[in-house]
Order: sequence, then structure tokens, then C-alpha cells
Amino acid sequence: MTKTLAELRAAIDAVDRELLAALNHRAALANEVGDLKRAEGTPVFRPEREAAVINGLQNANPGPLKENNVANIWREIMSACRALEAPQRVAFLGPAGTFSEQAAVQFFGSSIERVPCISIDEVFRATAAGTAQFGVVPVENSTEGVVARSLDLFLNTPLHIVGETSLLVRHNLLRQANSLKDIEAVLAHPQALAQCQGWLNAHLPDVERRAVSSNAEGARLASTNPAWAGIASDRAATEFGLHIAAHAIQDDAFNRTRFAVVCLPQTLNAPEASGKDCVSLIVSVPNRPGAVHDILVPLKKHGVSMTRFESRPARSGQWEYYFYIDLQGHPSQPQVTAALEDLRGLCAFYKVLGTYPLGE
Ligand SMILES: C=C(O[C@@H]1C=C(C(=O)O)C=C[C@H]1O)C(=O)O
Repeated sequence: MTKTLAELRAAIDAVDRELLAALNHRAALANEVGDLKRAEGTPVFRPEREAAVINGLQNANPGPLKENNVANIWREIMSACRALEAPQRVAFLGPAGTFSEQAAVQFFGSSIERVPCISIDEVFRATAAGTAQFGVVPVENSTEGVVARSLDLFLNTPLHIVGETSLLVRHNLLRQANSLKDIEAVLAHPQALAQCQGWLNAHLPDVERRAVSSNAEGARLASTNPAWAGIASDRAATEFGLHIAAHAIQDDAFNRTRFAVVCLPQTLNAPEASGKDCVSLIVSVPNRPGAVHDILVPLKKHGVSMTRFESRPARSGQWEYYFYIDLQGHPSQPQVTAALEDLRGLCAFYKVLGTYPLGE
């Protein structure tokens, strides 16, 4: 016999009470872990452990919940448990409502102390100075390529990468009126203006495009002037009380941005192997024929795959470059260590930016 609505809801209420008891039990255990860590002086946040918890549960998941539901639910549970051990302060390019904030919450869950910063430089500075324990910075966009400022700052920073996450970035045109009429300027971060240039050329060809420090700042400014529009997320529309005058105006429907999570090595040392890991490094090679080819030889020899290869000018005026390389694997695997050692021997400059579990 099928159950009535009232019976089903009563059953759900009973399950929720069981969940509540189980979650509080879990939180109490995490609190005990916190006491142990405090006594040992070891870090609260252990991304490889969190990745392993999520992987384990996804593998054990009988459904009907989907794998990504399981990941999202447990990320929030672990965020709340971690906050009981000690709330983590996380810096990102602000103000509230930016994609960087969204990336921070996607990675750490929402139980964090938010430290919005006025620029990417400031995220690095605040994290290096200890104002925040972690920083979240954009590194690459699927339409526009690298975020040059972040890559350049990696070169000299004492911070290292301990995690990554990527977001589907949907840009909307936001303004006070729900129309495209009488717009004098569109204000957004240069990356967003670039990612929407096809739409802007087609729909607002004669309107001034003004670069501002973040999309959320553009949205904030649009809320102060009816002739201005911003390009930002749905959340920024809610945050600043604006209409979405045009939805999803980015030129690439699958526009994604990848973010790196950074911290001082004393906050968190290189995460242990999670099973799906990545090593990021910057190298430069002497400017001679075949030098770039030589970098690839150790990787081929030791069977290590490279998932990223970017170049940035070394600013020496000599047409020299730094190469940003991502390798798959973890230094606990002998072939990865062997490839890194061979590579180091070839390079004029060699810096490991971090070893971390692969993100979404
Ligand atoms: C509880 C721990 O601390 C944190 C919280 C975790 C959790 O809630 O499962 C996992 C890893 C840590 O980030 C732990 O290290 O086991």
C-alpha cells in the first residue's frame, strides 16, 4: 500500500532526527581531532583527508543521490566540523558576490571567515602576512586563458598551492532597469569584458566598456547610477538589488575559471597523496635550440603526464620565458620524484608551486 503524504513526511522527520544525531556525533569527533591537533601543533585543514572522505563516500554511494550531491553535502558537513576545530580565514578578490568568493565557498564550504581583498596582489599579501590563513586566486579561464597577474605573483611569493577548484562562470548584464536601453557604460573586470565581447559587440556596440577592479565592484557602481550596467553573477544581482537585464552573456556557454588555493607552508605543508594529485611548478631553461624539447624528455622517460604548459615572459628583455607546468601524480610516487629530479637538473630556474589533490 502506498504511503500518504503525512506518513512520508513523518518518516522524513524521523530520518532528519537520526541525521541530526549522527552529524552531532561526527562534529564531536571532529572536535576531539581538533584537541589532538592543537596538542601536536598540526594544521586543522587537511585537504587530502577531505578529498579521501568524499571519494570514499562517492564510491560507496548506492544512490539515488548523485555523486556531486554527495560531494556538496559532505563539503558543507566537513566545513562545519572544521569550523568547530578552528574557523579558517580565507582571502579572495572581493567585494562580496565575486566568483572568487564563490570559488572559496565551493572549496572550503560556507563555514569560513571571509576576508575580501581589493586586488589579487592583496590576496597574496594578506595570506603571506597571516591576515588570512588561505587565499583563493583565479589562475586560468577557459575562454581567455591565463590570469597573468596571478601567474606573475606566484614567481616570488612565499605561498604555495594546496588545492584547486573550478567554477562554471556565467556572466549577466546587471542594472537598475530591466532593459538594454539608455546604457552609457558597462563596468566590469577586464576578464569579464573580454569573455563577453561578442555579446557586447552585437548588443551594445557603441557603449563604453570601463574596466574596474572586480565584477562585484562594477555591479556596486551600477547600483549607484541608472545609466551604468555591470557584468556579474546572479549572486551579485541579489547582493546589490539589480535586475538581470540579460542572462548568460558570456561568449562561451561552458566558460570555466580555475582557482588555486594558496597558503604559507607553515599553515599547511604539502598535502599527502589523495590518489588524484597534481604538482605545479615554474621553470626556465637556458635560451638555446631544443631547450623546451629537453624539458619534456624526463616526463616521457618516467611516464608522467603533463596537463598544463604555459609560458610567461621573464621580463629580462631577452625573449626569455618562465614555463608553468602541471604534472599528474604526487612526489610520493617514485616516477614523479625521478621526473622532477631530472627536470631540475636541466633548468636555470626551478620552483615547485605545490602538490595538491586535483579539484572539481
Ligand atoms: C576532522 C578532521 O579535521 C578536518 C575536518 C575533516 C572532517 O570533517 O572530516 C577532515 C579533515 C580536516 O580538514 C581530520 O583531520 O580528520
